[in-house]
Amino acid sequence: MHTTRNPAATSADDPLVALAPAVAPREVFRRFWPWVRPDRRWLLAATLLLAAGAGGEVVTVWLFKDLIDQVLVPRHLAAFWPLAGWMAAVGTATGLLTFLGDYTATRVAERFILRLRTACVAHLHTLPPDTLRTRWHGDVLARLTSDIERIESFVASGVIDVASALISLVFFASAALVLSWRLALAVFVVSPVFWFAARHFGGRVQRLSREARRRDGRVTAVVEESLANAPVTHAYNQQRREVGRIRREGEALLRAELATARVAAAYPALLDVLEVLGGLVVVGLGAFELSRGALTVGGLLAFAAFLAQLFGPIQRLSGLATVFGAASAGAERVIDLARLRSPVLDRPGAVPLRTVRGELSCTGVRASYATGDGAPVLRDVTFRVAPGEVLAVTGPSGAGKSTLAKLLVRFMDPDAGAVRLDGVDLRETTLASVRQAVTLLPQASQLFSASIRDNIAYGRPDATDAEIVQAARDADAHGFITALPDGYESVLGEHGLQLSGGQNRRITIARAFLRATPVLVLDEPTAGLDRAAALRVIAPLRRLMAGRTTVLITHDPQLAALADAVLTLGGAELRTGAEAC
Ligand SMILES: Nc1ncnc2c1ncn2[C@@H]1O[C@H](COP(=O)(O)OP(=O)(O)OP(=O)(O)O)[C@@H](O)[C@H]1O
Repeated sequence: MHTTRNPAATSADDPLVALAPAVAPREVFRRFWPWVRPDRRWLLAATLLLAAGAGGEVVTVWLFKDLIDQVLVPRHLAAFWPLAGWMAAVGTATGLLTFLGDYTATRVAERFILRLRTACVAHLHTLPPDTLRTRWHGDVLARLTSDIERIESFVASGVIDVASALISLVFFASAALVLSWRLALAVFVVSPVFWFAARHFGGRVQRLSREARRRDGRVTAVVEESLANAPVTHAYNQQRREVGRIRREGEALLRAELATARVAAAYPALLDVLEVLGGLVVVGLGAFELSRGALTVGGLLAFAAFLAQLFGPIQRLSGLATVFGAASAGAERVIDLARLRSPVLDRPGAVPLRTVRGELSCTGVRASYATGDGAPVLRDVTFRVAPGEVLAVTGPSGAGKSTLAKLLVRFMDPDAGAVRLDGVDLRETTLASVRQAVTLLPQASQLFSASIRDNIAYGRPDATDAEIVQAARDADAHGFITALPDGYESVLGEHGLQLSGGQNRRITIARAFLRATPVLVLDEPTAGLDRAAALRVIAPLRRLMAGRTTVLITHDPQLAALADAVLTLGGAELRTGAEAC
């Protein structure tokens, strides 16, 4: 079921896409370094290759100096050829080293993103499905995409950039010192200006980026929700309002991004100005050195070239301060996701359920939601279903029927009382074994963009074709599946392939048949179907329930009539049937 939120709730203060708590850059690095560690050798290789490339550039400039002093100034053409040969060879090697360095750095970066994103998704799948309902899915997606990419620019590419820029700095600065130590010292004296500027700009970018990251999450969230709710939007003629909503969120993001860009882009611009001023100082001082004979023309030009090269790593290093700022804002949001802990976990020493007969019971069960008002949704629910019997659960909307279903598959635990399978408290056994024994058929027919075959085999990917076809026959789905041009290989959603609500439901019933678990929890299996479609699923459901302990949540009197007992939730609980007590 997709929840539709009140559009008015998308105000700037919406807590669903709140600012994540601030995390210090060092902490961000400490947290995410483990995802780089498997590639640390490649990271070192990338750094060394890039540094070697920088070394190649130093040699090229030095050869350029010799070209001026030995060929151009004395007009001595014979000296050109050996120098040209060296320059071509060094230039090619430098190009190759830089290419390999860049490629290796990208490989490290992409593998980091892959690892971290996979780990984050794995973590999200340790959380019960309800946990993420308190967050906008779009915002979670933004954290898994753009925020992770920003972390990457911090802990993987950032490390390579810092290391290779530092090595390049040493190379270019040493070369400048060798050429003219007086000139070099004059330049170095002004370099702390860059560091102060970098610190100042980096801090401001971090603050602004935090807001931009939050806004980015909101835009993704609103777009995701808007597309998911398109049928309502179109049916109620609210397209313009949706476009307006996305536009408003987009404009807020635009303002936040521009505010960040104003600061982040002002820094390189300032560096450019400093570079020009520095260049003028060098030419002025250089002319003086030249007139004293302490420097050749080639030396002066090479010095200027080294200085220009020096600005590259300095710019990269100080630009990193702004990258770090943006990255740590993204990292905060990913750490925030990682902090979510499942309230339903295997206890230490939990023993898996062995062969399950299917005796299901609830004793004095009370349940509530931490995110709600804290009032119990279920109070003192008690029943027992004997193996192979069917308990129908009815009650008004909001009575807690789906909550009971969640307790039976352990998507949540009761606050008091116990849910037992074959007399074993579900909290004492493993989650995997509970789900191995109990099949939940949720209210909405959730299908994947995969072939019908794979959808049926979702709970048992090792099933044979014969088993899949048998499950589809049992679910009365074989007929319509084979009538499709690609039969079982038809991919849902591809070429617009859409099944009817009833057909979808029969595919999910086939999926449940294939799992063949001793216990079934069916949450309103005919909900949302018209009378004719509902009637078509009753026969397959009867076959599915035969011999299996079943909790059948339903409003449908025809389905409820199939039950051995009925439990009514909500208000004064009416209990009938021998087993419900
Ligand atoms: N994830 C949740 N967080 C907080 N409250 C919840 C959550 N899920 C359900 N509730 C609340 O618990 C109560 C029972 O909900 P539940 O979905 O179990 O009812 P239901 O009987 O299945 O209703 P329906 O017949 O309409 O599906 C409702 O008041 C609902 O608002």
